[in-house]
Amino acid sequence: MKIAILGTGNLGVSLAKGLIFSNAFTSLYLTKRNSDAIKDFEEYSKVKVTADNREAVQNSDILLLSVQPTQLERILEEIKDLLTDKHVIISTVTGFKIPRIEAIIGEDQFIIRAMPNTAIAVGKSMTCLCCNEKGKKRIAIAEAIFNRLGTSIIIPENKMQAATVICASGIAFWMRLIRATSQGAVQLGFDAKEAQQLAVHTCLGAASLLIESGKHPEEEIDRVTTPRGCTIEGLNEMEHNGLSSSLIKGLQASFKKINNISEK
Ligand SMILES: NC(=O)C1=CN([C@@H]2O[C@H](COP(=O)(O)OP(=O)(O)OC[C@H]3O[C@@H](n4cnc5c(N)ncnc54)[C@H](O)[C@@H]3O)[C@@H](O)[C@H]2O)C=CC1
Ligand SMILES: O=C(O)[C@@H]1CCC=N1
Repeated sequence: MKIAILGTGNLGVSLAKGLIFSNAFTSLYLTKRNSDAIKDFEEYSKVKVTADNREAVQNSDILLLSVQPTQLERILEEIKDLLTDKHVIISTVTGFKIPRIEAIIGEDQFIIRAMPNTAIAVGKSMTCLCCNEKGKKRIAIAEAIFNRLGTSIIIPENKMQAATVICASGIAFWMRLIRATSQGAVQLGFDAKEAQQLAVHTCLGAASLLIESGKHPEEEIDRVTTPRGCTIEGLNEMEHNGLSSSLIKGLQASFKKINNISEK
């Protein structure tokens, strides 16, 4: 696969790392206006760094667009005359809906929207995908790319905003929960390094149990909570202080914000 990432910022760099470490391309173009900032990627074979989006498009088949929402229209205008039937356009841009993309480059293009997260750098992204009518013929390519870099599901476009909150912003939310656990562990006597090790591996274990078994979290909680024991004591104290409620309210606030942003 000849892949280009147009707009190699925070997410684009994560995407590039994931693609490089999974050896998932025959050539990889990375573009950025200040391309010197990502020049180090040229140490990897088959990777070309440039500020020239048109050069990247002409030499690639899969175009991953990863710019800010306000920058997408300009970049689409810049490349639209170069688009041919070989190109698959995959946009990670938040809130920029398919009809708006079609209005710029035309309906007769393979257009896919992807909502990955920064864990794509380590091959563990949860990525949600949707596409336009024509894109249905190429969605399997997007699935192949993102399944190699984690897990993907196809969803209707009207759920992309919610997917952004849960999966993309979700990385930040889970980081805070892990940090809070580490802070608690330090207070209980572990040094900072040990505390983080305990927190991340317990988090990984909890997620892995559910992934492997497909069980509901409460079933696994039942296995841990000894009657009158310390686990239920801690859980109930957390709930009295609004753990679940605060998380759900945070997700709702984030969803409200994303809808406000994309209406503008
Ligand atoms: N950061 C994240 O975790 C996630 C971000 N997204 C979405 O992906 C998009 C990118 O996000 P970030 O990487 O965080 O933003 P960013 O601002 O870090 O990266 C955008 C990059 O595009 C470059 N750029 C802008 N105009 C350009 C042009 N005309 N030609 C070439 N490069 C150009 C900028 O220099 C910058 O490096 C956004 O729309 C964001 O909402 C989606 C999922 C997760
Ligand atoms: O915080 C944001 O608005 C963007 C969208 C998802 C991740 N970063």
